[in-house]
Amino acid sequence: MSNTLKKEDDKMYTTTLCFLLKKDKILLGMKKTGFGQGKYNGFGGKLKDGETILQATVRELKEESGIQVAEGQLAYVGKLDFIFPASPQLRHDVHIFLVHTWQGEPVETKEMKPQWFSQSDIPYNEMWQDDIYWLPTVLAGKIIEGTVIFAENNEDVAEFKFL
Ligand SMILES: Nc1nc2c([nH]c(=O)n2[C@H]2C[C@H](O)[C@@H](COP(=O)(O)OP(=O)(O)OP(=O)(O)O)O2)c(=O)[nH]1
Repeated sequence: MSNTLKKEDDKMYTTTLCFLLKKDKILLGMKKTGFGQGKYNGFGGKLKDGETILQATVRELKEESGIQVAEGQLAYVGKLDFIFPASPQLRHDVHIFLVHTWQGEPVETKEMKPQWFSQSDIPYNEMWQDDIYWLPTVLAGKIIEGTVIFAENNEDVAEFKFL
């Protein structure tokens, strides 16, 4: 029995997330479908079988915003582990990137509606609740690694730790 549970716990999946920056602005998208629907976020999603993290980051950005980047235009800024004690199967990690140069203009897609925000006016109250703990640090130029433990409702942050 405990072996079965262990196997389930091991099924953590991997996702990507990237933020475009232009002068003092940050591009966020209002997520229209799927996990995080109704929240502003950067662009990203799950790795497909056989994909590297960089390949998935490039593909998800293109699918969700129409923006094309080369892997060399992705600046790695950190990794977070999301733990949902009430729903262990939701556990996943996210690899985060900043993008300063790219090809094309953001367009609305079936998944995301893109919008530029001033970095001093990021709508944290319409984002994942953990973002305010780490996004300012990322935007200040630091590389982060951390763990987010969500509360029973899978929404509120019970604990945030930088490793
Ligand atoms: N800023 C932020 N992003 C998060 C949090 N949790 C979380 O999964 N994300 C990101 C990682 C991914 O970019 C995205 C979820 O990806 P997903 O693959 O589950 O989304 P999806 O339902 O659209 O599925 P798909 O596009 O891969 O098919 O949300 C969070 O707490 N804060």
